[in-house]
Amino acid sequence: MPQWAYRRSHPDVIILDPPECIQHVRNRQSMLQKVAELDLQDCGGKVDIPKQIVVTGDPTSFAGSVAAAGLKLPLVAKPLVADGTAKSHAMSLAYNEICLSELEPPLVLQEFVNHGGVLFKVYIVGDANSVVRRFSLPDVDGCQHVDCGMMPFPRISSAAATANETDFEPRAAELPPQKMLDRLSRELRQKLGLRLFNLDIIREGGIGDQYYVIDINYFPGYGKVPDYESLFTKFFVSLASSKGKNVQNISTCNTEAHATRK
Ligand SMILES: Nc1ncnc2c1ncn2[C@@H]1O[C@H](COP(=O)(O)OP(=O)(O)OP(=O)(O)O)[C@@H](O)[C@H]1O
Ligand SMILES: [Mg+2]
Repeated sequence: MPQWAYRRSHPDVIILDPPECIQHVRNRQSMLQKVAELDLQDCGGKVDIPKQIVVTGDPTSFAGSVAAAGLKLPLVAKPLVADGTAKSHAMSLAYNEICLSELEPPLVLQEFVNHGGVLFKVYIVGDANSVVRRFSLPDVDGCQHVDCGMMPFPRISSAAATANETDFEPRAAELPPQKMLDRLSRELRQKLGLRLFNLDIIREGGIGDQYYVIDINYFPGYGKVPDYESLFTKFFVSLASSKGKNVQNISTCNTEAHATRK
């Protein structure tokens, strides 16, 4: 059933995020386009995306495409489609041009940005956001690894989800400015037309004010966010209010139902 028809026949149902907007972040090229269009000023940090190209077709032509686009090695090779399957998370680091012909397209080839081995995951729930740190890939020295060719790497951010906070290098672990995260979250929420998503952000060199968004995921695992219960409670209450329902009545009803059950 088309969305307009569903909306018309179910006027009381709140559609949290439209399917076509979700579709937009399942492609690693289109997901970052709106970030590249942003111009955040006076918020304590600059936000961009790493330089990247999409490659399809004959892998022997990839080295030429990389040179033509002026991309610097090493490159992170990411499957173009990010649909939650294991295959869509199979990533590699390419240290030289020759190994690019081993890759299986369609892919995004993205410049690797040294970032002090710390990744920030910003979870967005409606108007609110919450940030957590994760271990990430360590910095690389281009010349040192040039003979390595292609290096597949595991899903490091989830593998390191349980890492001890004290293991982070203190300077690289310093959280991005909250003002920047608020502005970024607000603008992307509007531009993407989504309310429930997260951003993976890295800080160039681990210090300073240049940040890169490297990934956007729809409806991520919110269980890893320390205060997710309160974030979601506020979100649901705001949805109910904006739908014109009387939140006071809902909570009174629930209390009464609860009391009756007792
Ligand atoms: N351009 C980059 N520069 C430096 N490191 C990167 C870059 N892109 C990705 N990484 C590293 O690779 C990891 C996986 O990349 P990305 O988040 O794009 O893929 P993913 O499969 O969607 O991962 P996840 O599901 O864990 O979020 C990142 O968490 C980060 O450690
Ligand atoms: Mg990611």
